[in-house]
Amino acid sequence: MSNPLKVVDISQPTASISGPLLEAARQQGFLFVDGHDFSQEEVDALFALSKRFFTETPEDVKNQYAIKSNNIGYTHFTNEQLDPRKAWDFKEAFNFGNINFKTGTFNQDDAAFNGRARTPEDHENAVPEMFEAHRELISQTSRKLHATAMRILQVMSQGLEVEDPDFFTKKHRPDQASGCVFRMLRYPLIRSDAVDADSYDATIRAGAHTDYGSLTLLFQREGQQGLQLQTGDCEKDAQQGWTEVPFVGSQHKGLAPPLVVNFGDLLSYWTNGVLKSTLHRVKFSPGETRELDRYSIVFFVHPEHATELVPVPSKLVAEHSKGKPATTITAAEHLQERLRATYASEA
Ligand SMILES: O=C(O)CCC(=O)C(=O)O
Ligand SMILES: [Fe+2]
Repeated sequence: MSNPLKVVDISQPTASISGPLLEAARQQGFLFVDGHDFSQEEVDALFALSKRFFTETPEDVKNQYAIKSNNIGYTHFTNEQLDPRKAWDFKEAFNFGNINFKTGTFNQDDAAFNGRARTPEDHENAVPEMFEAHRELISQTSRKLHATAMRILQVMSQGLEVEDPDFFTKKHRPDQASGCVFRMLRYPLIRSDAVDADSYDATIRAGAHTDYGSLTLLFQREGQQGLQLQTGDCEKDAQQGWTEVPFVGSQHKGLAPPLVVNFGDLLSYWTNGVLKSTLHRVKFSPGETRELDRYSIVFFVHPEHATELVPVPSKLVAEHSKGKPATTITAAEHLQERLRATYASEA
């Protein structure tokens, strides 16, 4: 399959990649990022852990860690509905959150993470045994993903000619409370009979949605494609409106495949729409080119909770903003609004 997305190698000098990165972010809102520092071995270990957790943990044990209003924990097959007009998504996931990217501590107690006194609404955010045994791998991966995201944001600042090149990274400090989530996902190939077969399109694994945060970094595996981004008019042509994200390998020997990177609502909002938050979904059908469950490993990047979403100080953004009203919500308010619409019920 040919690749419709740009590949940007972040190990190259910033000046040579800021243009292509900005162009991808404005036009498609999606790109591949190569030249990260994840080895194939490391990413294989993560996928192996994810597979073991999802396939070897009994359902009742998984449900002891059911996702909470803070977006941390296990989501079972019918708990999440990314496209509210469509059926429930057919997938399962585990979200790690409340992460300090300086120390690598994750799933911190809500009160501790936010540096305040405990309230009855706070959660302890326990970690399942299988993940407890691999704390170091999860910590290390989260920290590296955060650092990679910061590199991308720095290149993006340069592309946007933001007056302060550290504008974005200053609002994503590694040890400050934010909505960043590290997520393991599994989309099984065969649908469960427990779901009413007439009420959904059986090939849609995650309904069409945009991501909420600043940007999203994703690892996928060869032969398990299915992610699609909207590139055309789906109202006119439901099939042709979608473009597949193919599997591509790294140009660097021994490195994991490029990360699929997309920009979220928050960065789009922050730049008054200069950067695109593109609608995407997961769709695959048995018997096509894919014969396997899809596993993905995703990192959702969010700015610090208190960040006010006022337009980024860039000439490009200012030109784009003319006549548009200024907005004053914070990153935390924006996130809460989106989470409320996504989950069926709070655990
Ligand atoms: O697993 C994938 O490929 C997509 C995941 C995704 O879009 C999401 O969880 O927001
Ligand atoms: Fe997404």
